[in-house]
Amino acid sequence: MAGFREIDKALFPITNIPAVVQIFKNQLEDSAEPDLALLSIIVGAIENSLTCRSNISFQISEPVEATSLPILELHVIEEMYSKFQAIIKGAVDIKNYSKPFATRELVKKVSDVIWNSLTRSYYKDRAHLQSLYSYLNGSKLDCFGVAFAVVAGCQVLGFSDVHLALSEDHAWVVFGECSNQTAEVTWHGKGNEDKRGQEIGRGVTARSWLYVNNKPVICTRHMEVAALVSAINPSLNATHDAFEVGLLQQELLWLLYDLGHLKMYPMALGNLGDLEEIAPKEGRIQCNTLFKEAIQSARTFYNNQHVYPYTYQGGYFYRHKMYKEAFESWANASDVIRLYNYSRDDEEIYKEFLEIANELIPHIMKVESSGFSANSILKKPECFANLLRFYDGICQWEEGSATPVLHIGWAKPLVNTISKFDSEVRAQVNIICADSEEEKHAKETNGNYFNNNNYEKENGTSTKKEEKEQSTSNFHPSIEALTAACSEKL
Ligand SMILES: FC(F)(F)Cc1cc2c(N3CCN(c4nnc(C(F)(F)F)s4)CC3)ncnc2s1
Repeated sequence: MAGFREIDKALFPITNIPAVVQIFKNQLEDSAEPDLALLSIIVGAIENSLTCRSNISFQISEPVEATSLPILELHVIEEMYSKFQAIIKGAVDIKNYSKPFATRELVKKVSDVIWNSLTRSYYKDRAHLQSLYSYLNGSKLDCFGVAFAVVAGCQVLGFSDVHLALSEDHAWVVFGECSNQTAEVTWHGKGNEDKRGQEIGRGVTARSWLYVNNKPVICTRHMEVAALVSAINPSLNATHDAFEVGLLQQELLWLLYDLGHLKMYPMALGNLGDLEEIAPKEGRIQCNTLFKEAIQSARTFYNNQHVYPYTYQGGYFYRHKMYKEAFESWANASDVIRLYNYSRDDEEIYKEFLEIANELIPHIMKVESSGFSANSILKKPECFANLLRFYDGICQWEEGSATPVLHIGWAKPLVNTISKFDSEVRAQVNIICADSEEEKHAKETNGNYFNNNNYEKENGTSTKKEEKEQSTSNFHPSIEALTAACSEKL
């Protein structure tokens, strides 16, 4: 069983970051399960006291050293911890539910207890609504927070088979003797009827990015701790972070990294990479290594069906003006999304690709076409090839989807970008049609590669494409038309 043990209580009152790290270390290394409610309450209390406006004067008037925190008294934490236990145990009579494994009814009941105790209406996307501190002190939780609270509630009731399942923009639970049962426990997005209690659809929604083609991160208890740490939000306001909260999150993520609990969690590795880019820690691996590890994790454990590892890495390259590398990361992100059908639940990733295509790439073009360096990406065929691959993936994403992706707003920046490359550069990109000799060779070498500036790609057919006869070339017709138009101008 989990629990708030004497060795943890002995660390109170908590006044600094090392004491919090020690409690997490005790909980994570102990043979019993780490106590999700306890750890969420502790970091939630720290985050709220350092980021919520109520005591803004505190931040300004008393400059604190790096690792000092507002004093956390034991009785405050104990009261919240007992309150959560009382709410859950008071509302769920487990005599009605056979053990040792949870049932759909039990999971739905715990979800209802959380759901019905939330404030009637509040701004769901606000920051700092992810922890049990927020639930117990403000009766407010965001979409992730509800799912996390349900898993923490099931832990209180002794159901160690109920675990958090995470996609890149949604959360649900798995449970049962073989952990193969799934259930919605929270809402998603705006204005969508919640599907709480239902199993995760195998139908058309299963092809949407939201459910990552049924390759979600299935958490262990330790990975659920990584999720609550990843969900720590250091933002004070739109422009500033409370740096002690960011420091605490970074320390806790390194602890989880060293214990091996981030190996199968690409987004947590990406979060740590972002924090390391801002404030690199002595003797730790570089942030771009973390972004690579996140990509490797997604390729190894999730059949390369996750987009964010590539956009974490692309964002890093972009901020460091490594534009050629950024194009490759974004093209790789596009190779992931092309296999999905775009659905109305996929707004978050749509916005991600829209920003890359219509803000970041045009900015790069502007900067690059002002200078005349021989080293300009406008002279590099592989940059042109990766841009085509990026746009082509988005076109293919749209193909076969009920909802359109592209609109005229996409076309102008797209044409503007492509026309920035001189014709002799474009001519060096050799688009190889499907089923050609080279294509078979590319298949044998099993991967994408640039071969003396040839752009060869596996025609990665997927379920989405099977029903369509193989097109003459690998590119979406509109990209093919565009490149044909360009080459006519030769
Ligand atoms: F549970 C939900 F519904 F909230 C889905 C999850 C989101 C998420 C996350 N995120 C979301 C992606 N995210 C990104 N930040 N930058 C990103 C990139 F665009 F640069 F890639 S992606 C911040 C952290 N980080 C750890 N775990 C999770 S589980």
